[in-house]
Amino acid sequence: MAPSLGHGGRKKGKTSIANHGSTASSPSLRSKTPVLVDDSRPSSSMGHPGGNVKVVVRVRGFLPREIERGAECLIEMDPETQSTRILVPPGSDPANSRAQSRKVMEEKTFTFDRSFWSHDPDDEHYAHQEDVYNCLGEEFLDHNFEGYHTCIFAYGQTGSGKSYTMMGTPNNPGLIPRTCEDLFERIENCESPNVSYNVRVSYFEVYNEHVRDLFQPRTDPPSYLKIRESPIEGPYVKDLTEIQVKSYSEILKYMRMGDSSRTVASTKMNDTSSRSHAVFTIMLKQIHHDYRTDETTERLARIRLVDLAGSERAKATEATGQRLREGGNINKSLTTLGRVIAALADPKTSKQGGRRARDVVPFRDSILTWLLKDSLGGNSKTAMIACIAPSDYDETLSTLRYADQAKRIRLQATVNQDHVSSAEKDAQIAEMVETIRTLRWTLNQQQQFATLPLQKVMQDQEAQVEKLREYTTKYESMLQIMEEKLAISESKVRQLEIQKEAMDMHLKLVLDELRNPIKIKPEEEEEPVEREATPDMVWDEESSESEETEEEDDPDHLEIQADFEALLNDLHMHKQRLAADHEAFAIV
Ligand SMILES: Nc1ncnc2c1ncn2[C@@H]1O[C@H](COP(=O)(O)OP(=O)(O)OP(=O)(O)O)[C@@H](O)[C@H]1O
Repeated sequence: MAPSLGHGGRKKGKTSIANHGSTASSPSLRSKTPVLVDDSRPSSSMGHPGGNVKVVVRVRGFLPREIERGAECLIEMDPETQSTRILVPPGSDPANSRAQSRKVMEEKTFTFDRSFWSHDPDDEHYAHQEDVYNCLGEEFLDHNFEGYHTCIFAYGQTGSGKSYTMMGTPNNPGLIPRTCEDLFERIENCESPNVSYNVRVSYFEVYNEHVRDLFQPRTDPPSYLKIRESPIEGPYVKDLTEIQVKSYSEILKYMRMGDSSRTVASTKMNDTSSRSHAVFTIMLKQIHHDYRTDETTERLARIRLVDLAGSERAKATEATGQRLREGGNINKSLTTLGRVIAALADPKTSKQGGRRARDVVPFRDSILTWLLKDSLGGNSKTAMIACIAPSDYDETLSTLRYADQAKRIRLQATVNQDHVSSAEKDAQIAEMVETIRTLRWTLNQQQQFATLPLQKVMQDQEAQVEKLREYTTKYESMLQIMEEKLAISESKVRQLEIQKEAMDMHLKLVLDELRNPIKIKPEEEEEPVEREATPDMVWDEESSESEETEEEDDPDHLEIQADFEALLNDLHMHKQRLAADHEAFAIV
């Protein structure tokens, strides 16, 4: 018999969903120094030694409509074993009538990396937003600073708490804003003078199998983006807006802006139901510059935070018309996601390895799975948050099975790190300047053909728009590289300033030492002997008066002085370069 579980189960829907302060029931996993993760060890996916995807489950509290219908909580979680059990619904619950009509209905227990009990705020094990972040978000941000790509996606039926977990509310921020805050806190607290950071952010949604940029205003007709594939990056969204952000408040502003642009509608199951899959991406670049070799090491991490649309039963949502069509598309992409997860979790697929194995995974069958290809089956550390409602047997069981399967997926994450010399960066810029010059020339040429037949003009216009896009993209890429060069210059100045300070300190100590030499007391006080002044002693006395002349002749001092002057010259030169860069790139 299964052990009795710690909390939950068969509780009538009488709890209010008031929010309490954090009980910190889940201790912070964050290490103070970056941890190197042992990749050979599966990430505690108990019972599935092959997988390393982290899978957690979170159950929410009752919503007013569930309290009204007197729903019972069918979920139990054990804080010791992190297992989640689903119970058979009572005969009286109309919402579970479909489940009851089935022949076999039984209790099931699943074990995950973590089971978050967010059902009853009065319970000592209640998992607040902060606890979810501490258990998952922090660890994943550690991986990002180590140079790994990561992806955290929330999955679950409509109204199960995905958006609440990922985005949260202004008073109870979720995983995305907490990740952003922690990210900038870590950057601001970085004391190393030779590291610079570049943070860029993008946000898109997949709605009815189309990709829409959430940083661009809505248009009528809507403007959708195309998907392309590059041999290095894999599938990506072409012309997606990427914005450089320098602070938490700035990223928060863009996050809110994108969020308000998301396709949301009211359904019977959720007043503000997300009708699209939303992908919030942060690109974190760490640039480490070695002043002595003038070599730059770049670490790039992609932080993907995905709030999927909820799976839904048309009957339960009572959807018709557009909502029904949306629901159909949502379910189609989630079914494909399920097939992708099943194929990846299949030991036969993973054992075959190599190209043939990847070919059988149906990534291309939906836009969502195609875009998440790398996060689901490639170079990424990935976590799934399975969100469940407390009283829907069928949907919850299906979510738990989905999550259970995801535990078996094995990903191969690698550190994304590159060494670039200063000369290579200059060569990149020179190449881009050339491309931009050619593009500008082509654009000028096209403008001169206004007298051609209409069809040709139309074709030319399309080509021109395409070229203009390419031109803008290239220009933006060049500015990005230049900004990185500027950051490296700033890092050089910082490093030189620190060296100068150390030199100053050293010089001061040398001077103090010369002015006040430490007198060593003889062991036994000898009788003072009256001696005649020897030429040496006369020289000694004189030397204290002409200390400065002597110091200047000391070879050590001369060396320090020379080093110091060279450093000052370098510092002056870099400051001048920096000022010139500021002017050239119009940076204020
Ligand atoms: N842990 C929680 N604590 C308090 N309220 C919650 C919690 N989880 C969800 N809720 C509430 O439940 C409702 C539904 O949650 P949410 O909108 O996040 O669901 P969803 O899974 O994103 O739904 P959809 O797929 O339809 O977009 C919201 O009113 C939300 O505030």
